[in-house]
Amino acid sequence: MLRIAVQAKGRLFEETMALLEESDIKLSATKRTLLVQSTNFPVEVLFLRDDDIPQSVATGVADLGIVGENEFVEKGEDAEIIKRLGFSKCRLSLAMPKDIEYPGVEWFAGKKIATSYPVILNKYMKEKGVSAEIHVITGSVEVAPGIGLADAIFDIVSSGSTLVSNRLREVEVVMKSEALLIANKDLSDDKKEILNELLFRMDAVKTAEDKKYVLMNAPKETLDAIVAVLPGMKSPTVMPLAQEGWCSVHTVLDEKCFWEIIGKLKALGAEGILVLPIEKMII
Ligand SMILES: Nc1ncnc2c1ncn2[C@@H]1O[C@H](COP(=O)(O)OP(=O)(O)OP(=O)(O)O)[C@@H](O)[C@H]1O
Ligand SMILES: O=P(O)(O)OC[C@H]1O[C@H](OP(=O)(O)OP(=O)(O)O)[C@H](O)[C@@H]1O
Ligand SMILES: [Mg+2]
Repeated sequence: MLRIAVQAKGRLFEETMALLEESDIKLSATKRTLLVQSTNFPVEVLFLRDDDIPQSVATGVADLGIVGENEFVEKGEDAEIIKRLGFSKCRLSLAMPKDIEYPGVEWFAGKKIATSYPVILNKYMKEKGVSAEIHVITGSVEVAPGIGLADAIFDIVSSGSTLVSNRLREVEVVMKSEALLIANKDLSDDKKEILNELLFRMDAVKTAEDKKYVLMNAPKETLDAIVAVLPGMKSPTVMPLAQEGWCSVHTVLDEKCFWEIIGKLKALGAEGILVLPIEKMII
């Protein structure tokens, strides 16, 4: 049995649960229970505050954890990063009142900076050779300058709208962050085997995420040109249609180059293009 520590509620919760569900890990209950067993896979899920996840994994209370990189780095606990999960993407930035001119990082010298990430901020300031007063608060960091609690802040930024609504301006990006899968460094062989199966499933979900299954009707005279436009596949599936001179082409397309390729396919006479999501992809 492998125990995974995940955030009980907050910014990581929904995508963490979606990843487990898409990996076909069914849970008997998820509400108001701290420890929930899977009904179809040898894992149990421990619901914690994200602050406590790095330590629970480092000490072996949990075998795995899903936590923001910012929190993992801040806590400095000894656990292994197994996989970058690509969700809850954000950055840790320094921000200051938007109406004041910003000459460079030396502006922060002697200033009071409110943050929930003192370790990361302290390290950055040392590297820059700037000495500032770090004021630790656990939430609502962005309001600190407006109420005279600090001159500036160091906090999570994603869309930037919280900064804007507090009349702040992002001036230095200190680190980028995303959700991480972390593991205890001393997993038994049995646990490693379960982890490998879990990774196999997660990879199949992740690989499928930015791919689409595309079907189209293609005129036979442009078929070679259509096949040449389709990238990265060994060969698309080509099947004859009942209508003379036409065939059906099935392939997998990367979402990134999707619109560009669809445009070329249409120009080559492809019709009836169907685009379907892919649930899992094993390559
Ligand atoms: N606006 C955002 N956009 C994207 N990711 C975010 C955003 N805010 C936070 N995150 C990421 O999600 C993690 C959890 O954020 P959340 O705000 O839920 O934490 P919290 O309030 O400390 O929760 P907890 O109650 O578990 O301690 C952060 O550490 C960060 O990695
Ligand atoms: O750049 P933005 O898109 O505005 O996101 C940044 C905000 O998101 C997070 O807070 P959250 O909304 O999770 O609330 P919290 O302070 O209660 O954690 C974070 O602490 C920032 O305040
Ligand atoms: Mg927290």
